[in-house]
Formats: sequence, structure tokens, C-alpha cells
Amino acid sequence: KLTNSSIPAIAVYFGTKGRYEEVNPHLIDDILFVNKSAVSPPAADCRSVHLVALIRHGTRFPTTKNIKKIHRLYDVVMTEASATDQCLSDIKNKWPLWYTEDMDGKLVEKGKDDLRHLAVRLSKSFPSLISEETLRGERMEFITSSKHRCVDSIQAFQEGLLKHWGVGDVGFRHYVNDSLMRFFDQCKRFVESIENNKTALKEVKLFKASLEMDEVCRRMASRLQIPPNHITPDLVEAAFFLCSYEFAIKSRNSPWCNLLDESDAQAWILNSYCLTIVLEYKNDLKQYWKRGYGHEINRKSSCVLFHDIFKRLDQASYDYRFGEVTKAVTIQVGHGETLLPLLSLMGFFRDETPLTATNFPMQHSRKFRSSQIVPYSANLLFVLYECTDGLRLQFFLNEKPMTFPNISDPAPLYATVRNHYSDLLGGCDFEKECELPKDKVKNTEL
Ligand SMILES: O=P(O)(O)O[C@H]1[C@H](OP(=O)(O)O)[C@@H](OP(=O)(O)O)[C@H](O)[C@@H](O)[C@H]1OP(=O)(O)O
Repeated sequence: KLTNSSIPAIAVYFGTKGRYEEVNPHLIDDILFVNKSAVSPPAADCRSVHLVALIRHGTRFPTTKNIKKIHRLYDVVMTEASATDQCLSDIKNKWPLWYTEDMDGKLVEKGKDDLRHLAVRLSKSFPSLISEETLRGERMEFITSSKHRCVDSIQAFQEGLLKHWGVGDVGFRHYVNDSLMRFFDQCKRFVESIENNKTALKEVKLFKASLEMDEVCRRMASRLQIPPNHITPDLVEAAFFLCSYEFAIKSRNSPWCNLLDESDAQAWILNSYCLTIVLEYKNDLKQYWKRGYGHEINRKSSCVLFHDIFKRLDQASYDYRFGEVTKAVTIQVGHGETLLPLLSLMGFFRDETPLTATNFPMQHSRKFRSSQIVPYSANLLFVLYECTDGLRLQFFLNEKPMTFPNISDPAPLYATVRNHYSDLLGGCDFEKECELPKDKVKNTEL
């Protein structure tokens, strides 16, 4: 078990490379703990009848792209750094470079545990829905993205349930559905205008060339005693990622973290030059412009998933009115890039001022903070309850109840939620939104 001193002070800033435990710190002491009052029905006369869970895969290795950057950083530090402090000596003498390119984003053992434990907690939270009986009655469905880390995650989730229920193999199945869980790959407009368009992330590029980032590079160069122009933003980021990966994968507070640790962090925060918060912002800029509010197509590419979720809720609500709810649970596993567009489409974590390269100093209290929203095994839950006055819907992010944007009731009537999203429900057509603009179609045809 980790003690507080083995948790890097900067772990809450790791963004999409952060541990789930950082957003739910009570899990550090008891990974199976469930806050019963947070997940209990909204009123005594309510009973849960349907649940849709959208889950990000668990802790994973770095992608090949980032493993290459880690190797470059290691080479520079080993050949050029001349500082004489303990931190550098630990890196040079005690830290073996163990990342290889074939690890490419695969799920790690801790990642399997993330999903096994989440499965147990969700079963404890919603015992009448996520139950052996529901499973045996074929009222539970498992859907995943085709990526190895997601398939391995859904299998770990199923293992967690079996162990919790104390039963042997029950012939769990899962369905791969990339149209739903990797909609971004199939949305031509997104691929053309964001993924393959160098200018789509220009704010990220500009921020990498900003004064803040420049200062961050200079500070790291001076810490290592390396000529300042030899430390690039990519290398500083590699050190940040290394600290986060070592911690998430191996639960180690590695010497790379000490390199980033600034005892005078508070003062630097005031100056906007704290290494960690600058790097956190850089990552949030990527998420914002690639998966969030930055470009409309980011959000709209998730229309297909949005409709699928409401189709399931509608079906449950229809069944409820005319008999018994047949399907009880859908568990869907995907990526950060599955969850963030959907959250943005639904209006969560929207800041009045867009995140840009130049307004970092005024974004300290921004809502769009990926560390809080999409750590490994992040999850969105839509839970439908039957209550005396009708069906009600509750939304949870990372097992904590959240209100829908502009609806104050924590568990509004399902009809109210449908009404709130009526424009999206009546439109938001994936095919239409994802069509290439006419001129682009011509270009590709030529
Ligand atoms: O910066 P990396 O290479 O880790 O980016 C990954 C994505 O990770 P994220 O930016 O969310 O931290 C990864 O998302 P995940 O939820 O599956 O971890 C994504 O699938 C992958 O394509 C990488 O994106 P990129 O296009 O290389 O930036």
C-alpha cells in the first residue's frame, strides 16, 4: 500500500495520464470503498431500473510516440547533464530505462486492477442491476472498442464481477463496436479537419512556443546543468510523462518526479511559471482542441454515441411503461477520446472563455481540467430510476453524482432531461455532421 509520502505532490496534475485514485482519494485506503449515500436512490420511493456505464480503459503503457520521446530525454540527460545533486545521481545510477516501443499503449497489470475494482464497486453501488441474476438472465451487455487496452479492460471488469460474486466462468461475452466506441475514426470530417490538419491544434503549438513554456525549459535545463537550448518542450513533457507513468504503472515516486518538484510551487503558481501547472495546461489544451469545445466537430462526432445511450434509456422507459424493463445494464469501454467529446456535446465543463495559448494566467480556475475528468478508468454512469412520480435520471462522473448543465435537480425526471437535450435528440445526425464539406470531397476525388 502507498503511503502519502510515496505519492508525488504533482500527481493531481497528470491529466489523462493520472490515476483514478487522485480523483477519489478515499480509494487509496480502501480500493473497494463505496460511498453509499452518494449512490443511493434519489428518494425512498425510487428503485433503479437501468444503467448505462461508459468507461475509459485502465492504466496503460505510454504510446510508441511518447516512448520515443522518453528515450530521447534519457539520452540527453545521460550524456549532457552535469548537475551533482541526489536527484540526478538517482536517475543516472539507479534508474534503468525499461520502456520499449512494443509496449505501445497496452494495458498494464494495475490497469486490470483498475477495472476489476471498479466492477466490484459498481456492483456494490447498484446491487439490483449489476448482479449475477441480471447477468444470467442475459440482461447485461458488454461493448468495447477494438483496441487491445479496451478489450483487456472489459475482460478485467468481467473477472472482477466473477470474483466478487464468487462464481466460476459464466460464459461472459463482449461485442467490439468501433462505430460506437471509436466514432472519431469513422467521422470523415473530424479526421480531415482535426486529426490530419496541422493547424487544428495551433493553440497547443503556440503554447509550446510561449514565454511560460520557455521559462519551464530554462528551469529544467538549469536544474540539470544542460545548455538551455538543448531542453525542448517535448523533453520537459517527456520528464512529466515519465513521472506520471512510473507512478501510475509501478506506484513509484521516481527520481523523474523530483526533477519537476518545486518546493516554491506556490510562488511559481502566482507567477504562472510552475513547471507542473504549465505542463498540465499544455495537456488540457490538446484535449480541449482535439476532443473538447475547441472545434464543433469534436463534440458532434459523438452524436452516434449520444443517440445510442438515449435509445437504451428510451427503450427502458418504454418497457417500464408497458411491462418490465428487459435490458438492465450496458457496460461500454472506450478511450479518453470517447468520453470527452460526449461530455462536451452534453455541455459539461464548459468554460465561458476558450482555452488558448495566451490566456493561461486567467485559466487557473477553469472547469475543463482533464486530471479531474478523464483519469484512467474514468466513468460516466446514466442511472434510470422508477419513482412514484415517474422515471428519473441520475448522472455520475467517476462515481460522484453530477447535475446536468442548467438543470438544478440532482435526479430530474427523465422527461425533463429529454426536453433539455431535445435539439440534440431531434438532430445531431452523425452521418450529416461527419460529411466532408463539398470542396473537400472534390479534392479527395481528384
Ligand atoms: O499522448 P498520447 O500518445 O498518450 O495520446 C494517446 C491518447 O492518450 P491521451 O491523449 O488521452 O492521454 C489515447 O487515448 P486513450 O484514452 O486511449 O489513452 C489515444 O487513443 C491515442 O490515439 C493517443 O493519441 P495521439 O493521437 O497520439 O495524441
